Amino acid sequence: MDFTNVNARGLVLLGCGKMGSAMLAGWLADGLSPSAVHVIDPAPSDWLQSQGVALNGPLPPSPAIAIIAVKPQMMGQALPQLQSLENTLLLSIAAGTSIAAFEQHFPGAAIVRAMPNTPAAIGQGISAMVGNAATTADDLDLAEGILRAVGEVVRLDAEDQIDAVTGLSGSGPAYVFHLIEAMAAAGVAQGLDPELALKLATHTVAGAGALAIASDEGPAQLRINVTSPNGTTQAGLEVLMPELPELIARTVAAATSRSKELKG
Ligand SMILES: NC(=O)C1=CN([C@@H]2O[C@H](COP(=O)(O)OP(=O)(O)OC[C@H]3O[C@@H](n4cnc5c(N)ncnc54)[C@H](O)[C@@H]3O)[C@@H](O)[C@H]2O)C=CC1
Ligand SMILES: O=C(O)[C@@H]1CCC=N1
Repeated sequence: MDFTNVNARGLVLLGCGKMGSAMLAGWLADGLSPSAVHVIDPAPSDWLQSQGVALNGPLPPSPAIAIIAVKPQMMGQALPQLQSLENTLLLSIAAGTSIAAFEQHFPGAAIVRAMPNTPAAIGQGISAMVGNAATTADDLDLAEGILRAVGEVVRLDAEDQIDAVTGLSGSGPAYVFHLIEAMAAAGVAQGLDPELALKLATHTVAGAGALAIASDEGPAQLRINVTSPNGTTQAGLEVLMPELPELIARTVAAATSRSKELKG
């Protein structure tokens, strides 16, 4: 991302917890100048305090972009702190809070709603984004550039898709971490030492994910490629495949409906 304009005008980050700091780390590594960053957070972490960014100070009048990364439940308290901004693109990564809710607080403002995920901390996130009617092509490009600095970006046609995105890829890293935990425990149950089992499980998930991205073949074919007729994988999949799709469908559905409930 070319941060020249953002470095000149400034970037505001409202809320710098797990997700805000994951993204800030990515932007700083990608060329965002610490002196351009203004963070508002009542409980700044030690990491944040060591980054050389402005903390809880006065905001510039017209920063290029303000990223909203507080919990949806804190929104009512947090948003008034951005009221002085003019001509600033607002980019929210909060689950639940709708574009209409932001428009009530900031009438006429250009607003982009996005849903990233925590692998953004190592530049391997994926974010989905959608803008309101006031966003220009330049605004959308700026939001996409900011999100692309921490991973892949997809643009959505409509805001109502974001609940399903939240249930799939926003929350999804937690499902995969739990899969790693479960695979490691299963390896231990089969006699492996815990440290070795965790290493095997983690690298298997990471390697399979990387292969799925790099390969021209889809996941079904990649699965078939592992499965020798009447071999070990077939024996394992005969247990897994009747159960997993339904379980994952219920998991994503529960997270999607929670995202809808958080709407405000
Ligand atoms: N953690 C995740 O995997 C993802 C989180 N999100 C969204 O990102 C947002 C933040 O989530 P996390 O970083 O996980 O939460 P978090 O609790 O780690 O961070 C929230 C931060 O907001 C700060 N804060 C609280 N009140 C504030 C106020 N009045 N003004 C400014 N800052 C305030 C807190 O001190 C904290 O540092 C949420 O809306 C969540 O839906 C989106 C995608 C993934
Ligand atoms: O659990 C949550 O509500 C947030 C949104 C997506 C990931 N974490």
